[in-house]
Amino acid sequence: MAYLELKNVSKSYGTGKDKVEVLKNINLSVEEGEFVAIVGFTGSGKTTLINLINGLEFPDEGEVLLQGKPITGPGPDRGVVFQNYSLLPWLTVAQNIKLAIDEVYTSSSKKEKTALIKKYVDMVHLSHAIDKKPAELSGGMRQRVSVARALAMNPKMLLMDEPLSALDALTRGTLQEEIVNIWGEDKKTCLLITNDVDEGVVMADRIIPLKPGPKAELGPNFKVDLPRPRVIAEINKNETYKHLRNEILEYLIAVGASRKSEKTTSYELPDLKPVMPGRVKWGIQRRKEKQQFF
Ligand SMILES: Nc1ncnc2c1ncn2[C@@H]1O[C@H](COP(=O)(O)OP(=O)(O)OP(=O)(O)O)[C@@H](O)[C@H]1O
Repeated sequence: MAYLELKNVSKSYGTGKDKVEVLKNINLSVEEGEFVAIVGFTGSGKTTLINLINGLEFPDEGEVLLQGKPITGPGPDRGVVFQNYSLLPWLTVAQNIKLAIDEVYTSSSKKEKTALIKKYVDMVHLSHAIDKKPAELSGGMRQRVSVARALAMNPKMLLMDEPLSALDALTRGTLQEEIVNIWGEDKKTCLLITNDVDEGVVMADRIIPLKPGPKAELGPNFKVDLPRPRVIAEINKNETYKHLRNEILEYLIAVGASRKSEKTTSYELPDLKPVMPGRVKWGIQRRKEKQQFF
């Protein structure tokens, strides 16, 4: 049985003429311990997909199953790392992480909780900043706290919604490596949402493109057959890597272009009524009226 399964999932927002059909017929299966990356276009529904798995949203059609059971809401079995860190600004690094620990380790002593905080702060190399508040940290450091907080709940699955997109290339590379190391050591199941093909190739076992919306669907699976650890500086010269990233990029460009051409060629026609023979006269008459008027 797959660890996570989405079966024919469709999701829309709004009703009537304001209805936006975001996802259509999504089928996804993630095995336990697997690292899957969903690569998609801006606004295609990536966050919606993560929210369906996190239990913040529910499908209109289809099912989202975790270990065979429908997801009924958020739970400590799924840790989420958001794009915008979402830390509480008035709390220190340790206190932000403690919130997650309090949630899960309800019967642990104060001493045990302090040890857990230290463990996760060390894991993301932030021991020197443990008593600092978010405003005193750089973007990369804040994102590290966010990763530590998600890990502190000891979730079986880590859901990451473009966690590194706001960071500079260097910090991004370091954090990519750290997340992959943690995934390797802790044997979590990981789902990464990204708009960066290279990030997906460096981190994941499998990449699945999300086609542009509305009614976005998942594309084919691209298996990443590259040995780990994957060091960016070395991998750049690897022929398999170059071939794979180009294949995915070409696929994304092709689906992007075909969606664009669909948009430009499909005109929404006004609600025209057929012209009956008698009404032609009305047209002529009206032109005359106009001439007289101007
Ligand atoms: N709660 C909501 N109510 C109405 N529409 C929504 C809601 N959430 C998302 N949408 C719409 O659904 C579509 C997909 O949004 P979503 O945030 O899932 O995409 P995304 O791929 O994560 O976007 P981005 O790349 O910009 O982060 C967008 O058109 C968005 O405006």
